[in-house]
Amino acid sequence: MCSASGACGARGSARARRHVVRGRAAAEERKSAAGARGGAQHCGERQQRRWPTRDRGGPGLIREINFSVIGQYVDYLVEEQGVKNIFVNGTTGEGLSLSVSERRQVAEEWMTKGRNKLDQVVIHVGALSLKESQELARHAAEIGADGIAVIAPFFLKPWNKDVLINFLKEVAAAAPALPFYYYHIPALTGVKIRAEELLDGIQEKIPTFQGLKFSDTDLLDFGQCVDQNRERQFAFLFGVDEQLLSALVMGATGAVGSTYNYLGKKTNQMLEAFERKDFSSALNHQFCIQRFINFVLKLGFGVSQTKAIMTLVSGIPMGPPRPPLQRASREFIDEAKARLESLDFLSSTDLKDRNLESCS
Ligand SMILES: CC(=O)N[C@@H]([C@@H](O)[C@H](O)[C@H](O)CO)[C@@H](O)CC(=O)C(=O)O
Repeated sequence: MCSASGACGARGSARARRHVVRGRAAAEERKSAAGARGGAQHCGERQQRRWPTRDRGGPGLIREINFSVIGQYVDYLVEEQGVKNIFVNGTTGEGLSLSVSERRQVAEEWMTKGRNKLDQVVIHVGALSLKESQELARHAAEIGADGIAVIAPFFLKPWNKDVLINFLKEVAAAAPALPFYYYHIPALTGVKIRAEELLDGIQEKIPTFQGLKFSDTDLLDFGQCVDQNRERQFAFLFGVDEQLLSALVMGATGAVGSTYNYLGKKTNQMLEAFERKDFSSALNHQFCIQRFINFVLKLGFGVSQTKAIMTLVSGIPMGPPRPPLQRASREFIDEAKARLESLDFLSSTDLKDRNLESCS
């Protein structure tokens, strides 16, 4: 994730210094089985809010992408959260739950709506099928993306580093002018090849290799990635939001994460404090963010819950996730809302006066 200014980079080249902040790829709307065809319908948790709907036909469980909110969301991220770099079609954006055609459309919409507003748009093009991944990589180049990222294929898995690199190399070659990022997220892919091992000699195999999006809690692996590549101008984008400060100390050059969609401003404050070496203030910001994440993790926190919180904080209807995920429960939303208010992450004048835990 990235601060708007790009001033929060700790090291590396100008390119590496730019922080990529993730934004959700697209909000989806639910095509409700009960919804009136062609008519307006409420399909969100908050009935008082008007949700944009569109009747596209098809079975009741299919949730179609609501492209119409992407432009609004770009403005929200830039103006309200100070987030100007976007990671499209990743985990939070449910990229792997979308068809290739949908992924192309989502990427195009972010590129179009982000023009002259966003600094960088990196598109995740990982897929189980190498051909699909290459198609998405070529498409990303055609539409002028700033980079592509790829996860390890996770069904028929690469069993060692060389096999994984060969796969990544084929995808990267389909977009030879685009910076390439490896998206390391072993808990979800099940591919446990250490990032440190993967990075060893990677530029000889993938000349466009630009950096690593590291979504894992193994700070030994992360630290060694940085330490062993000090001479290279790689970007090290950290993806565990609750541990970002530790990763900054180790040399992270940026961050990509789900919470930056609604805590981007707060995180930028932490990055700025870190940059000016005000470590006590940076730690306070990190602890504050941790209080919220720790709370929601205990309730059960994932992509569905992230979407509900994004809706709550931004006021922009993100809709429910696509099956097999299910919408966040009413109880979760109520508890998360109360916690956001108590931490002053969500303004509520009623609560502010008696707020003992405020992080502001
Ligand atoms: C597994 C997962 O979803 N991890 C998130 C984190 O931001 C995570 O939600 C956060 O650290 C809370 O644990 C990101 O790494 C995912 C991400 O960047 C993406 O949406 O591509």
